[in-house]
Amino acid sequence: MPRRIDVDAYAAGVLEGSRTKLAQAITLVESTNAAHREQAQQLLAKLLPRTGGSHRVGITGVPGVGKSTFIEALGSMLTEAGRKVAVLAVDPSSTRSGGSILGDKTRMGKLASDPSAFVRPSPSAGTLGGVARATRETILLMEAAGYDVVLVETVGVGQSEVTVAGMVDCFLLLSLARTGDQLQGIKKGVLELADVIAINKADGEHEMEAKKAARELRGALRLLTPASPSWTPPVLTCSGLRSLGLDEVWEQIRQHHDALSESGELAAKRSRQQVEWTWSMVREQLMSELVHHPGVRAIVDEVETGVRDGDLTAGMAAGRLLEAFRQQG
Ligand SMILES: Nc1nc2c(ncn2[C@@H]2O[C@H](COP(=O)(O)OP(=O)(O)OP(=O)(O)O)[C@@H](O)[C@H]2O)c(=O)[nH]1
Repeated sequence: MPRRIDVDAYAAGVLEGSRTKLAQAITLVESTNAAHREQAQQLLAKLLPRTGGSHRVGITGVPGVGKSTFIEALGSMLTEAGRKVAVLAVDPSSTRSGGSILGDKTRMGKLASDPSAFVRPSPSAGTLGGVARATRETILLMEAAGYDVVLVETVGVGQSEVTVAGMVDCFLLLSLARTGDQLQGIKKGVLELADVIAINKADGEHEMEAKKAARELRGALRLLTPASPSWTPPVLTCSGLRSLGLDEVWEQIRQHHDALSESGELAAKRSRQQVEWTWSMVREQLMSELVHHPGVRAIVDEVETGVRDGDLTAGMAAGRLLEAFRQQG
């Protein structure tokens, strides 16, 4: 039986900016236990009027592009300018357990010990849907706790970029100096999600190469239709390691925010995300009920074998499973 939680005390602690209560509240929203889920919803309902006030920024890039270094440098620049910065991660393949925040502490040591920042690793391995739900709810907790910049990092593989793009206001793509044919290496789908693009590691001997790559990428981007009528994604160069160009990257993120706010697109984007989130939770919940339904469990092996052996079409098999689900368990 899970421990009973004092939702009012959690809400008060989060609003006061207590780091301990915030960490406990995040653990609560990450829980998949049914009683915890209900308490988490009560907590979020109480905090809802105090949410929505941050710049929600997604950051992606292939492993090795320098995301940790970049986030640490950008985050520190922002806290020095008086902002409160939260860093979250979406990594459904993560083997980091809830307790091993250490993994990220060492990755972003400076930021993790900054009193104006809060670094939280990805919820430990789970379905992308589950990790996404916890992350969306954590964004709300961070906002209620007064963080006015929320950086959501994705691992840059699989579906996680699309998921993160669906929960932020601005999506930043970090890339490496790639020219000509190598540009093909950037997944077109990811390029289409990006609101701001920065060629990272533009320092030392790589600087000119990065500038050239940025020019080529600008050319390539002209072939894509921008996602917003009021914004054309800029291509910048920066260096997380040497803290070069980070102010310009942030300036573009801010300008994107302003442009979308003024045109009304930001409000529309956030409401659309809310509706999409609602349906994704319905899908998750329905799937979870379906796979645990006793009638479904009783026939699932046989049905799968039937499909594998070619005795059942996929359509017939799906019909059998859904029929079993509709029978009262
Ligand atoms: N020259 C240069 N090297 C950098 C820069 N940023 C990061 N690096 C180096 O690139 C390597 C990867 O950096 P990380 O920040 O750990 O990269 P990451 O993308 O977070 O990597 P994962 O955590 O594995 O996804 C490290 O050896 C860094 O020192 C930069 O701006 N310039």
